[in-house]
Amino acid sequence: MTAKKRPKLLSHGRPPIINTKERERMSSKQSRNTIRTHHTLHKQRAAALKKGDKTLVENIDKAIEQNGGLKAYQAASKQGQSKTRGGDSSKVLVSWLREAGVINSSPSTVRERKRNAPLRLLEIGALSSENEISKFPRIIDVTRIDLNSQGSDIEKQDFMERPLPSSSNEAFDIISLSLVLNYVPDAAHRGEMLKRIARFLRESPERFLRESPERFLRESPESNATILPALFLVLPLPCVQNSRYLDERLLLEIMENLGFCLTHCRNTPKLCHYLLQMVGKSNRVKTGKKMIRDGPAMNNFCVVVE
Ligand SMILES: C[S@@+](CC[C@H](N)C(=O)[O-])C[C@H]1O[C@@H](n2cnc3c(N)ncnc32)[C@H](O)[C@@H]1O
Repeated sequence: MTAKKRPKLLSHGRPPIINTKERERMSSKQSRNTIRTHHTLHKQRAAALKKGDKTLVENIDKAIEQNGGLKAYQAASKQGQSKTRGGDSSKVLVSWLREAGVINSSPSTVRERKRNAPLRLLEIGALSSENEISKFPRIIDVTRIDLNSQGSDIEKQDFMERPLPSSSNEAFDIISLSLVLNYVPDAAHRGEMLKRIARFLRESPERFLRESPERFLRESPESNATILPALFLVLPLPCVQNSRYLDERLLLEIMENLGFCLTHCRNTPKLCHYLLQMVGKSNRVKTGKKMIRDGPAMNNFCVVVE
């Protein structure tokens, strides 16, 4: 008799383990459990909140704390970024920016002070300021935010409460949303997050070519920058490959409705990465929750745009 294939879980959105030492395997199992429990409790909390069940919300809050809270979740997520576990997802973004000629220099080995870089990137859900995308301070000025800051260069902020840019100087050329959308427990809130992203992106960086061509060309001489402004979106693979309510076609349709067009995509065994250029405005088409396929081991990940 053949063993039943285990279902893919959303919390499996992590690069594969390279180091096979028993100790590493144990800690990876623990971190997966912490991530999975945190996600499950947050989904239950969102449902209880919707029902207005205050007592249940309080009990779930206690359970979240007992699981170590956001701090333990971030520590577990950070393990997934370590070199022994496959590295950080921003490496994929850097490789695409290289391909497009936006980045053309080697990564900085020393930590440089913030420079007057031509491009601005907002990293939502930042766990570290030492990931790959942070190594090009002459070209990309990275602003990092997270619900719980783990360093002085990461601002503690909920993206959904970040004030809208008041000028294009405050807007961004790239927004990184890596393993954050799946953190949001409510499908309609995920849609709101994607809608809000567009309001933080500034028009084409060609503006820089007009305003300061020498500097832009000096820092990035080959650049055509035609893939910007863009959203770098990373999700656990099961969100699009194993959900009853979402597949890649629907995700890209939602993004198109919001004014984005896919320029790059790459799947690794556990993650899917997308680079989506903002090419226009939202057409205001709504997307509800609709079952598109079914199976016993499928998850219910969904994005609703209202
Ligand atoms: C799984 S971690 C992902 C970290 C990292 N980006 C990566 O790719 O490994 C998700 C992070 O997103 C943060 N986060 C979730 N919703 C957020 C929001 N609305 N605003 C800012 N940060 C958020 C959480 O606090 C958490 O640290």
